[in-house]
Amino acid sequence: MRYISTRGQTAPHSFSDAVAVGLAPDGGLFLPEHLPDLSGYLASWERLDYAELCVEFLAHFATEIPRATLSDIVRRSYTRFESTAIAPLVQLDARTYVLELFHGPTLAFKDFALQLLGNLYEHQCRARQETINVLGATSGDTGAAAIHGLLGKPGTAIFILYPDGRVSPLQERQMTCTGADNVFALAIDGTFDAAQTALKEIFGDQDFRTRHRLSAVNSINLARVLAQCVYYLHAWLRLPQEVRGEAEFVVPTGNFGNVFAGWLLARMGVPLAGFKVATNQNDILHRFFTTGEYRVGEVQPSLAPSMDIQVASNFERLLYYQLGGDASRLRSAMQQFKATGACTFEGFAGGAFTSCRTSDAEIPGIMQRVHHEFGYIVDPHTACAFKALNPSRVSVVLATAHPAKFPETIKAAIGVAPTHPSLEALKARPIVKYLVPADAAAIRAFIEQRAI
Ligand SMILES: Cc1ncc(COP(=O)(O)O)c(C=O)c1O
Ligand SMILES: N[C@@H](CCOP(=O)(O)O)C(=O)O
Repeated sequence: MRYISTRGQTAPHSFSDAVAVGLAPDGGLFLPEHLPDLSGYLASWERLDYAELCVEFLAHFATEIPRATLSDIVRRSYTRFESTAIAPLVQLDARTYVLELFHGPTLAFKDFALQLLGNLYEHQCRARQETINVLGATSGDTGAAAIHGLLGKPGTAIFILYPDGRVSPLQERQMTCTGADNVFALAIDGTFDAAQTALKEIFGDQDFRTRHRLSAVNSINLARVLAQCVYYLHAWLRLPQEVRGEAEFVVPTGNFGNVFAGWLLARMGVPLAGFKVATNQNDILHRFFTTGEYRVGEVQPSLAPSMDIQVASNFERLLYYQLGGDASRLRSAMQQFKATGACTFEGFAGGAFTSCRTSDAEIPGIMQRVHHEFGYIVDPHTACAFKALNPSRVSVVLATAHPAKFPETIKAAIGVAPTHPSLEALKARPIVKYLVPADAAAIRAFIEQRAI
């Protein structure tokens, strides 16, 4: 399998090369040259455990990695999850399921892909006898998960940009209290969008990225999206047969990587019936799915800070498919968006997607309702997905973070502050962070000095 860029100006890459660079050299995002049809495999995958299923799925994409090696990489990636089910599907009532994606080492859904990506990087460093410098931007969870995916891996250094003061205190501690000397948490004076823009500018400097063997760890890296497809597949296979055809996956959304993974899987012949894009008050995607206009606004800090995002990276991948794979139309649309901050796509909205928006004023009430109705505690991001479940169909709500990551918000809503031992342990450790302006040149200079 080869990988092409959404912008059409990069030669096709192998899986390993696409993973190694992350962002395509032409500024686009990698996608498989063609999507496999998985419909014929589903019956034989019914009884596989999570890691087995992941190997079967990824074998369609990581075609140049020997099967035994892939299997070893995948198995090791899911050994640090607290639940033996890895991604338990919890039934709350006849029409409501929760797919719990927060049992990994950093208690957020990002662990599913970033434990795997850490092991893929390690495999590549060893196979190519090279070091790698990993760069990512985070609104809280990706950074922690990426750092913990790479912790202790020789030949790697990791640089994570995060908006200072706009992630939860415990998320910050997960990134800054590791004590590892190959981890650099850069607190920037700006929003997540500013960090992501600076990151893309740095990746646009071909000389710099090649010289430092820089790899992108955000969901702009296709390996992230492919690894996230697996939990949709796993959940769909665990739903009762009679509801599989109607279940809507309800997904708290920011950078559009999570819900895009589900949608991509559906294009591979897995009959997922629909997706609800659940935003917080930073609602560019909700506005798009209801009006067809994709227009950037001011980021408003919210109670669900990891979704405080306006420009959603993976929207470009969706657009590529919606434009029939026409890279030149995609380039024009992206140029227009960059120049004007808006683009309209008549007739695109809808399809498999519905959407909802949840304001900060609504989040505590939703947490109270879910706690009262089901005795279930949700974090503020997952709360956005519980806003208005469709009563006429089965919903599978993706729970993207452990409630213990946001104890203050939850305590204020339901009077209980959830805890987790791994987070409690962090409170005694010193914070090591570097204050850097939200400026590509300053970040580049920082990396220049510390890259391995
Ligand atoms: C807890 C949590 N929920 C939801 C999201 C949104 O996921 P995505 O960016 O893949 O849309 C994020 C981060 O983006 C997150 O950290
Ligand atoms: N919410 C994310 C933002 C980055 O998203 P990614 O999936 O593209 O890495 C975070 O927690 O950092």
